[in-house]
Amino acid sequence: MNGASFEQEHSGDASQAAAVPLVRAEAPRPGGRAAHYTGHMTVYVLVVALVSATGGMLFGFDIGIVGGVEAMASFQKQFFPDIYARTVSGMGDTNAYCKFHDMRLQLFSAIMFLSGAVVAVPAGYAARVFGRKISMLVSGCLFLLGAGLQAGAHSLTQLIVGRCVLGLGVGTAACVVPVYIAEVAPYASRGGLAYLFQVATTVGILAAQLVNWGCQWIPDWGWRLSLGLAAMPASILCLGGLVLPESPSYLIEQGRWAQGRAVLQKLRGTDEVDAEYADICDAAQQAAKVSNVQSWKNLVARHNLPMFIMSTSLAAFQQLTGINAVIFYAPIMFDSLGDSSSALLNAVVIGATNVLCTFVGLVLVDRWGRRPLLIQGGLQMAVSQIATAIVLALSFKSDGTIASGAAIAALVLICVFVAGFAWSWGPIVWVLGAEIQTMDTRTSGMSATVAVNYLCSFIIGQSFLSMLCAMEWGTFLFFAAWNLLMTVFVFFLLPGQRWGIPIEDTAYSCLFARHPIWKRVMGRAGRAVLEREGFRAAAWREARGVEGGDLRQLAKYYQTMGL
Ligand SMILES: OC[C@H]1O[C@](O)(CO)[C@@H](O)[C@@H]1O
Repeated sequence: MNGASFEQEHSGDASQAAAVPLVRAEAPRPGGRAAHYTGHMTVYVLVVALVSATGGMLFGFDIGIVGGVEAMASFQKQFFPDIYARTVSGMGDTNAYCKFHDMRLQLFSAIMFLSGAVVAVPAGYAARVFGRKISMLVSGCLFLLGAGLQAGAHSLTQLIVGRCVLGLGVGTAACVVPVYIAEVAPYASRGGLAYLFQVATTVGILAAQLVNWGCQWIPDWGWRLSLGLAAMPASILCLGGLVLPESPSYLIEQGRWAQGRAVLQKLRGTDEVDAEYADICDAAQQAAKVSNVQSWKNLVARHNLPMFIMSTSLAAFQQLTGINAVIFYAPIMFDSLGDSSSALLNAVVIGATNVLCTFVGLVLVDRWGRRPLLIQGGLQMAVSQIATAIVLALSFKSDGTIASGAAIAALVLICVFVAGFAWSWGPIVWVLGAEIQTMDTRTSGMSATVAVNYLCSFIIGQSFLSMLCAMEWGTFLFFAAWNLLMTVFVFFLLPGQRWGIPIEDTAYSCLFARHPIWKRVMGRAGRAVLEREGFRAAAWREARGVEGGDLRQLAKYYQTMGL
C-alpha cells in the first residue's frame, strides 16, 4: 500500500465544517486528491454565494421583522386592539411588564419556527430525491407566498397562515441552500460556509430592523410594507432556483455522470476536473449506501449517540440563551420600559451589534477554538442577564415607568448579551453541528439539529411575553440560569481543548470515545471506534514508511478487513 493509494481511498470523506445546516462538504484531506483540484472562482460560484446569502438573509429578515411590526400603532389598532388601547390610554392598573402579553401576538411571532421545524426533516429528504434546484425554487415560492399573504392580511388568521407558510420556506431553505453551496463551492471556500449562513442571518435581522425603523413613519400601511419587503430577496431565491445549475453531487448521485461532470467543468471554469470528479463519485457511492431511514437509525446507535446528544443539546441551548426573546421582542420590551419613541431605533442598535460581533467570532473561532469561546460567551450572557434583572428590579417606579438612565443601561446590557451570543453560541452551534456528523449520520444529523433548534425557538417565542408578565425581571434570571447551566455542560461534556476541524471522519468519535463520561455511553462501540482508529493510524504510518513491525501487521489487517 503506498501513500497515494491510501489517501485516495480516504480522501473523499474527510470532514470539515461546511454548512448550516444539513450536511458537511466533502472536504478531502490536504495532500490527498484535493491537492490536484484545479479551477478558480467563476461567475457561477459568485452567484451561488449570493443565493446562499439570500437564503440566510430571508431567514433573518423574517425573524427580525415581527417585533418592530408589533410595536407599530397601525398594526396594533388593526389586529390587537386591546394592546393598542393599553398603549394609548395608559396602563391603568395593569403591570407594565404585561403591556404586550397576548397569546395570539406570541403565536404570530413564533409559529414560523414550528412549521420550519416540521418541514426540516421532509425538506432534507426532498432535496436528496428531487434535487437542490427544485427545492430552492419551492422554498423561494413559499417565501413569496408568505410575504404576500402577510402584506395583504385583513385578519389575524391570514397573518398567522402567512407566517406558517414563511416557516415552510425557512425550513426548506435552511436544509437545501447550505447543502447546495457546499456542493458547488470550490473546496478551499467551503470551510466558512457555516459561518456565512449565520452572518447572512444576522444581516437579514438588521435589514428588517432598519426597514421597520423607516416604515414606522408611514401611518396606516407601514407594517404592510415591512412584511411585504421580504418578497424582494425571495424573488432572488426563486430566480436562483430557476437559473443556477443543479449541483454536480446530486447529478452524479442520480447516475447522470456526464451531466455532473459538465456542470463541474462549468463551475470550475476548466476541463481539468478529474480529481474532484473522482472524489464526488466516491462520496456519492458512499452516500448511496446509507438510506434515509438507516441514517436516522445510525444517529442513535451507540457509537454515534454522544454526538447526537451533543449537537441537539447545543441546538436547544442556543435558543435557551434567550436570544430570540431579544430579537423578537426588543422593540416592545423597550416600549414597555416607557421608551416607545426610540424602541425601533434600539432594536437597530441591537441588530448592528449582532452583525458586528458575528464577524468578530469569525476571527476568534479558529484562534481560540470552539470550546473556550462557548464557555466565555455563556458566562458573558449570564452576567449581562443578571445585571439586566438587577437594573430592572431597582428602577421601576410605582407608576409603572422607569428612569430614563435605566432604559439606556438596559440597552447597553442587552447589547453585551447579544455580543456574547454572536461570537460564540450563534455560529459555533452550526459549525460544530456540521463537523460532528459522520458519514453514516449525514442526512439525519443536521435535520435533527435544525428541528430541535426551531422547536426551542418556537417555545421561547410563544412563552416569553407570558413569562415577562408573570416573572417580571426574574425572567432574565431564568435565562441567566440556563446560560450558566449550558456553560457547565460544555465545560464538562464537550471534549477537547481547542476543538478544531478534524482530520478525518472518526476524529470526533475518538474524542468522545476517550472522554471519561461519554466513553461509558458508547461502551463497546466506543472501544471499537478507538481500535479502528488505531488501525487507521497504523495504516497511515505504514503508508508513509514509518518503522515498526506491529504497525505493519495492523495496517495489513486494517486493509484486509476493509476498515
Ligand atoms: O443572530 C440571532 C439568530 O441566530 C439564530 O440563533 C440562528 O443561529 C436565530 O434563531 C436567531 O434569531
